[in-house]
Amino acid sequence: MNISIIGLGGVGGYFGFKINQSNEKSKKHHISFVGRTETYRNIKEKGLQLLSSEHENNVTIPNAVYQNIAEIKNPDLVLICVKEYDLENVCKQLNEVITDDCIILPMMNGVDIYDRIRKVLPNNTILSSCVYVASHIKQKGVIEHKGKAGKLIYGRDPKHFSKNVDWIETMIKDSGINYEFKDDALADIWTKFIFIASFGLVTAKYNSSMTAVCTDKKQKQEASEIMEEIKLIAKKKNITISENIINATFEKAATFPVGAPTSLQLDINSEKKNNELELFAGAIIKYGADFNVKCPFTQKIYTEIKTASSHRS
Ligand SMILES: NC(=O)C1=CN([C@@H]2O[C@H](COP(=O)(O)OP(=O)(O)OC[C@H]3O[C@@H](n4cnc5c(N)ncnc54)[C@H](OP(=O)(O)O)[C@@H]3O)[C@@H](O)[C@H]2O)C=CC1
Ligand SMILES: CC(C)(CO)C(=O)C(=O)O
Repeated sequence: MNISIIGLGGVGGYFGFKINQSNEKSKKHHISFVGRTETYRNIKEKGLQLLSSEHENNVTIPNAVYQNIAEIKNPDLVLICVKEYDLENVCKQLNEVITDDCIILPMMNGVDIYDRIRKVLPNNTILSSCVYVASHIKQKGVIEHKGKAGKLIYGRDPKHFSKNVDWIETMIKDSGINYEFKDDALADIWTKFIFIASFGLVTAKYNSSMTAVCTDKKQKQEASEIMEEIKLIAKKKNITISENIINATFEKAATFPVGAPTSLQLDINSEKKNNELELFAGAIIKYGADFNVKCPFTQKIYTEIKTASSHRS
């Protein structure tokens, strides 16, 4: 099969590394990486590097490295591993090179990813997912992973429920990725959203860490208030979320390495041009308005982060 991985950052670099390194041995598939500018140049020259205690050999070389999505040929599967602000651009470019048979597996945070891809790619099978992994770009083409093994939870597309995706599960399993495949992954995606939206926003506001949100009384309170608001929205959308979700989320966060950051915090506090504030706070506020759920705590932190960012720039 032809598999393309678009975006070799924290997530694409971690999961893409595993898929490609196992395929280097089995040679079952043709795998291409699509990276921009410096990422493209570095991977083309030296391969993709993953600094992780999980791999002794920390370099992997794909069958092809492309600089542009337009260069991908007849893909059977595309992994989209970009930040949300690049999603529509990627999908529009993909629309030019894929057929309706191509399967899309987005590996991103957020609860509106399926709908956003669906708008641009009306006929493709989209396997919604969520991922847990502490991995970030150290240098372009070099990814650093810390803590426990990353995890992927993905599910069938309700619009193409019977599509044969067995070969994708075999590929993921063969890669040694910790994964779960479900008929419906929606509740898992919302569970992850409750975690990352609350922890992302609070760590971004205080430039703190997941550990600080678990231990500092004020930060813990703010994260809990955001989680309560998302819980109410999930209920209105008939998503089955565990009643114990807030405690369970703090327990999950405590399993990350001491001092671990969130991707939103890193992006906001390094003053990157773009960040995923809209994916988290923007989406909660929008769903709140749509479903008549008041979200004053999310609104407050959204304004605080925006104001602080505008003062910095
Ligand atoms: N990192 C983490 O620990 C986790 C992140 N997530 C989520 O996963 C998603 C991906 O995050 P993450 O991997 O951290 O993001 P990164 O910013 O680390 O990586 C995204 C990569 O995509 C590249 N990219 C964007 N557009 C294109 C394009 N058109 N062609 C080729 N490459 C492109 C970017 O290139 P360039 O470098 O040139 O900008 C960048 O290297 C996000 O939604 C995030 O919230 C989920 C769990 C954990
Ligand atoms: C908190 C974490 C690392 C969990 O996977 C994450 O999703 C992010 O930083 O975006």
